[in-house]
Amino acid sequence: MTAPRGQDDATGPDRTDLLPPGHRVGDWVVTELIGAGGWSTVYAARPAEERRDRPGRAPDSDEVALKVMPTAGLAPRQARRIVESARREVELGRRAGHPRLIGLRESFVLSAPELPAVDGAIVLVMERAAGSLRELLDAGASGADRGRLIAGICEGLAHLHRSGWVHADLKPENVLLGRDGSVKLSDFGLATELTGTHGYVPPMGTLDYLPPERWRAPLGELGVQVRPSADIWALGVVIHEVFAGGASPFPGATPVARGAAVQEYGEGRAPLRMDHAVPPFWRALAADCLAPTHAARAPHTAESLLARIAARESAQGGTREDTSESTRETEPHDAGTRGPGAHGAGARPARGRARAVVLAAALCGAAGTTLWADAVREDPSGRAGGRARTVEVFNAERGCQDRVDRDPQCSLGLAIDPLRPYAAGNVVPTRVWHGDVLTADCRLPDGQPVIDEEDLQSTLWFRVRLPHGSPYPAAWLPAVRTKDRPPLPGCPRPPAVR
Ligand SMILES: Nc1ncnc2c1ncn2[C@@H]1O[C@H](COP(=O)(O)OP(=O)(O)OP(=O)(O)O)[C@@H](O)[C@H]1O
Repeated sequence: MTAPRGQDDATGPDRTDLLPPGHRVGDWVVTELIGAGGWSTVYAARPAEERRDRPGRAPDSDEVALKVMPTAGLAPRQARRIVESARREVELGRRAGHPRLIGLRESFVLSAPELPAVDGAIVLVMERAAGSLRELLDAGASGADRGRLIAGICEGLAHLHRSGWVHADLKPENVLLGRDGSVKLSDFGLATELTGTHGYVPPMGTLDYLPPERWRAPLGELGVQVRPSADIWALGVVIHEVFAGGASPFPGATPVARGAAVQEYGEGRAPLRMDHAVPPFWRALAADCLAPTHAARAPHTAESLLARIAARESAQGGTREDTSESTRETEPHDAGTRGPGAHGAGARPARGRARAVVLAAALCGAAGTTLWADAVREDPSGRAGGRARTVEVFNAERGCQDRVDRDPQCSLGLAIDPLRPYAAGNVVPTRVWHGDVLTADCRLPDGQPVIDEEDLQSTLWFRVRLPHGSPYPAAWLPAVRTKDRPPLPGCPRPPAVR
């Protein structure tokens, strides 16, 4: 959750020493402080011994992030705001889990009478990320596969929008990065479910990422109206920042000054100026995201942007991002751009540098586990013609559709051989869950018939890529396990496996 509208980004009171390492919080033990936002402090934690040993539990020896949102000592209105923010996070985590969204494991109210400052705080237990896009940008992000990062953000937004939600606070701080470099959108404290074409959010948001219409939006009883196009605007700012050393496309020394520049542009009194460092393809994409009105932005959905990125990757035959193009071309909408690499008034000071350098290194060689780009680049057969697509896993068991905890009971298997019965001896060790997005590179129409729990039968299979390090480079998803039917080339018939 972020600063009240009309103020600079809030940093909040210093709460960094609230929970020392070793402190027990529910079933978790704090290991270190990760960072603090306006209303919350985030700690790394590991499961307490007895949680690890609990019979029948999924193994969760891995670290989690605890987002602690204290309510003690706040005015009733502020406390209500925290509770509302936590409610939005939990609701979204419960209903719209996805590999491109940070996973929420549980939430509880902390009872800590010995620590009055956090007694009664709301705690969200989340999947722990390795760092954030903000840290990566602060470290320079050179060498990171920036196109893949942006595709990951688009995937997360496309899923949110498809599910009827608006994030409403997209910014590099809220784009987290897994250890494998995968993108995970986070911080759903302002996320809102659409009712019709709009959702409603409290009059808050991070000034640098608010579209022109938000500066004039009336505050109604339910809050301020937002639409998915607000996330697309924020995405445009983020794309610019990713390629322009963290600089905003809007000039100004403070968020308020940059907000004034956004309004000038929105009213047609100033052109859009982009840094020369932004390569032409990404410049065009960012310009569409930054169309000045909702109406002009609306055609540029996250889905359509993702398709443009995929088409470009295909056309390039899966070559790595060519950052050298960044200084070559000038586009009509960038007359008056800043010089190459100039960070301009919109640049931010570097912070969190050491952690970010590690992250950048991880990203350079990283293999995101489910991004489409990997398959385009790595199709071993070369037969996909670079036309990899994603398929979202569908589990017909309703009890599994709302779960985000990756319970083994709700996992689904991928076949080794689509021509053999889909049974225990014919599945790879990698499991998948409802909502996972897999990269598919071809389809086999006449494999082994599979019938799902709702008696749907199909002989169609998709060949999907598996993460690096998996014993099998690819496996097979039966079509009854996805609702997607991407236009893919036919697979060569796999050789019989004995
Ligand atoms: N699940 C997570 N794993 C690792 N780091 C996280 C996680 N969630 C948040 N963080 C980091 O913790 C810090 C604080 O996050 P928090 O969401 O409280 O505030 P913020 O997003 O920085 O600010 P705001 O108050 O504007 O939302 C940030 O640096 C963020 O990148």
